[in-house]
Amino acid sequence: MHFTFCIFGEMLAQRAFHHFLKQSDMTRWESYIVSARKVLEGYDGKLPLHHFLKDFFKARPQMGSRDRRWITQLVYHYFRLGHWRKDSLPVEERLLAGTFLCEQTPNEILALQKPEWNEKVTLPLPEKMKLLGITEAAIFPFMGYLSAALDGKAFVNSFFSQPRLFIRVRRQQQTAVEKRLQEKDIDFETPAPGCISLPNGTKIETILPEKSWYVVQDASSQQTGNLFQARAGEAWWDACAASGGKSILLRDKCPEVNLTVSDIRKSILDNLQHRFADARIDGYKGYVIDLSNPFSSPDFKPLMFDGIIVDAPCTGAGTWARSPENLFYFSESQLRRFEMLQRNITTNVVPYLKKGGQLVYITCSVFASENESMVQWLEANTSLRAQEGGLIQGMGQGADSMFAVRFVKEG
Ligand SMILES: C[S@@+](CC[C@H](N)C(=O)[O-])C[C@H]1O[C@@H](n2cnc3c(N)ncnc32)[C@H](O)[C@@H]1O
Repeated sequence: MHFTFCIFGEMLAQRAFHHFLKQSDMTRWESYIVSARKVLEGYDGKLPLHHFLKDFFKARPQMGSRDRRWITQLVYHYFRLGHWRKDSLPVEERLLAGTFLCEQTPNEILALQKPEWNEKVTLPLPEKMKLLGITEAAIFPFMGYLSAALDGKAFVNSFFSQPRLFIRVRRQQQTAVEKRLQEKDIDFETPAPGCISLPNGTKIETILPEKSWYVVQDASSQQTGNLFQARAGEAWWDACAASGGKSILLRDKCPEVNLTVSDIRKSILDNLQHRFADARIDGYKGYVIDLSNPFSSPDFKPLMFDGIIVDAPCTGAGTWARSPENLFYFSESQLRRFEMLQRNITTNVVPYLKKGGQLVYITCSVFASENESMVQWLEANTSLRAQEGGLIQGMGQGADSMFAVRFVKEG
């Protein structure tokens, strides 16, 4: 009798415990969805999403790292669906559809909210899209604007996973860097000499404390450096330098190049100065210049350059797998705006290029108007003649896609 009571009591206790567990799980997952919704209600696409999320979590210190991770994932999943039923699908439904497409392993959130999807979460992406009735064209209704060489389907499919982290190893430290990565059991690949591909989210700054050994730079961005044909003693100008990624690459390829950098705001050049200090790059000149209009300044020297890099402001479409919020907020009107800016910036630097000098035009876009059509326009309207280069498709190796062409100024 006593035995039966014990068993029965234990069964009741167990049932109560499981009920409690289920309740608390429900609450936790539901609260993640509520928090993701709160992020989406406050976000308007103006700030990079990762900055907005940083501030959101800063204001909510009670959230642990697991909470932050899941809420972040959910919000990113939401944006990865791009323009598919953008204005008609309830937020919760979109969060779950995004989770189904982006996750590859069964997870608690789908188990609780959409168990029938959770069972199929391991299916390949095209099958999952078919199941939900989603097409590539619905996610990205701008296929007609893409560079002809781009594999549009692969491009859209790439939105559903976060690209990898790439570093470029500097100062002959390849062996030392690889040794550190092995010691920390990091699963890395070396797709090209000096280029290391790491799982996204790798805290590389804690693994490699010596900052001058490497720069974080996407594999496709590293590849643009193949077009910098600089020789010792030449004067080169990185006209849209930002934090100096291309300038560091140029100096690493040709340390004796005489370097000038410019960008539109002083704060950007301040940032570049810090990055150059970390990379031990010195002996350069920096100017704040708005290149959207013709400019002249008595201080700007040297007046003529052997090489100019125009890493132009652009839609950034080749990087949208990293920042899918930009895919979500993209509209065709941006194309015309960037096209005009790119034309103006490039034509305004050409007078500073020596005859026979080279100009490397770069974008991280995959739209023809910013890329191939821009090359045609520049050839028709300036003395620049395209020599080599084109689209760099990074999707196959979990990298960004870019476009880079080397021109020579006709003599
Ligand atoms: C694609 S980013 C350059 C990235 C950089 N070269 C690198 O490798 O890290 C484009 C840069 O162009 C600058 N820019 C935008 N409008 C400009 C203008 N009117 N004149 C000069 N620079 C401009 C932006 O501030 C931005 O830093």
